[in-house]
Amino acid sequence: MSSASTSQRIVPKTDYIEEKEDGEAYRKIDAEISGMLPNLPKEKGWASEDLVQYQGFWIHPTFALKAAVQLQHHFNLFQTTGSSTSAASGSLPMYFLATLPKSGTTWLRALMFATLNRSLYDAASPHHPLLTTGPHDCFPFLEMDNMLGNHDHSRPVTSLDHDHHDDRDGGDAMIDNYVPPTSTTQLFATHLPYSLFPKSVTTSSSTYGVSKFVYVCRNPKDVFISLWKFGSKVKAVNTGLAPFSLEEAFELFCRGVCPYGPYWDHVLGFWKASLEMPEQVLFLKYEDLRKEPSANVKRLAEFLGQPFSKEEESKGVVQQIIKLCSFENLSSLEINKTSRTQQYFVKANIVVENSDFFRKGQVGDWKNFFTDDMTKRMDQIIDERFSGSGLTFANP
Ligand SMILES: Nc1ncnc2c1ncn2[C@@H]1O[C@H](COP(=O)(O)OS(=O)(=O)O)[C@@H](OP(=O)(O)O)[C@H]1O
Repeated sequence: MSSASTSQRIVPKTDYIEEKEDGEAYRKIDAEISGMLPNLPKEKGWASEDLVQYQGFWIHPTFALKAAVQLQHHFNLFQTTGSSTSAASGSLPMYFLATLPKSGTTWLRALMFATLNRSLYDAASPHHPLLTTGPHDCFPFLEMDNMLGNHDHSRPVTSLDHDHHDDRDGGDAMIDNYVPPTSTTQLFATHLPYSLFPKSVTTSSSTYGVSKFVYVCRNPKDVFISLWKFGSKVKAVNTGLAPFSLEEAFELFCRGVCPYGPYWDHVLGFWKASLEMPEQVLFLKYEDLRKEPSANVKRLAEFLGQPFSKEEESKGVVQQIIKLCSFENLSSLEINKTSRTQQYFVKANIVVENSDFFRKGQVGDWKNFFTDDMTKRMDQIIDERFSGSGLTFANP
């Protein structure tokens, strides 16, 4: 795949609605959004031109707002029959990987895909799909794929110029892109906050089966630096606008203005839900995964209903998955070093290289950027926002 020049100005596509089968319903959502947009508070974006505030959260005015409205008021547009190739299945439970951007999405995409598909793809196999597919192409991104009509499971991965092998039958079968993790679940990644999900998704009595959320939380200082670094590059490439200075970005972050922020409201929404419904919301921390990957990957597998058997553990399957999905391994793969394959961004004409999802992958990189004043201010915010919640951040 070719990479776009960094000086190129890219204009995101806005004609998503026309691409859907149910044009009328989607035009209705479009009209709804056009009506509400002028009244929504607006701020400068980190990776895009603007962010708008919708129900307390700062989101992208095009795709994230559409997804939120669609999810809340037109949930039937997400549903299809079990055999359909569209967004979600009416009868199958939905599993969501939920994160604030820069909290470990890429890592967990890989871990969830490898864990849920381990009976199909041996994590130690030289043909494992993750060796030739970027983690962001393993399963759909709720906000953008739904808008873009990307759920064509019949489209083989060859369209991205790389092959996959199904280890079950000798290694020749191509797998479809965006493979559902099993035939009994639908898997989506999302950055939308918990409060924007309707009860029909979050309650276990839903006719669509039990939805589960895996949430990954990362300490706010590292999220901030990671976001600032990523946003600076992506904003310049896609809008031609100057990126934020560190100071400007910090002010916005502290005011809660960042993609899908405020940080604390996003984190606390999922934290509280995980305390109330631990069987439906698994709350993981990036730092814990770094420190104790094995224990946390086992928790993940158990939560997803596919615990590792004693035999698997003794064969080292957990360790194989951890190694496959490690920063060191994924970031060194050709597909993640030189390609731009996230289908949702490619289709929307937004330039993000696969390598942009891999920077340092460390805990505590913030120390290389924060002044003493910044540390003090962020610590104070953490104290104010999280005291009494029971959620703590290791001081990395
Ligand atoms: N496999 C693996 N293991 C550990 N850490 C990893 C991994 N893959 C990506 N990263 C680091 O995660 C940061 C990117 O965050 P996200 O993946 O959430 O970004 S995004 O929301 O999908 O845009 C970004 O963190 P920083 O390095 O601090 O910027 C990535 O380097």
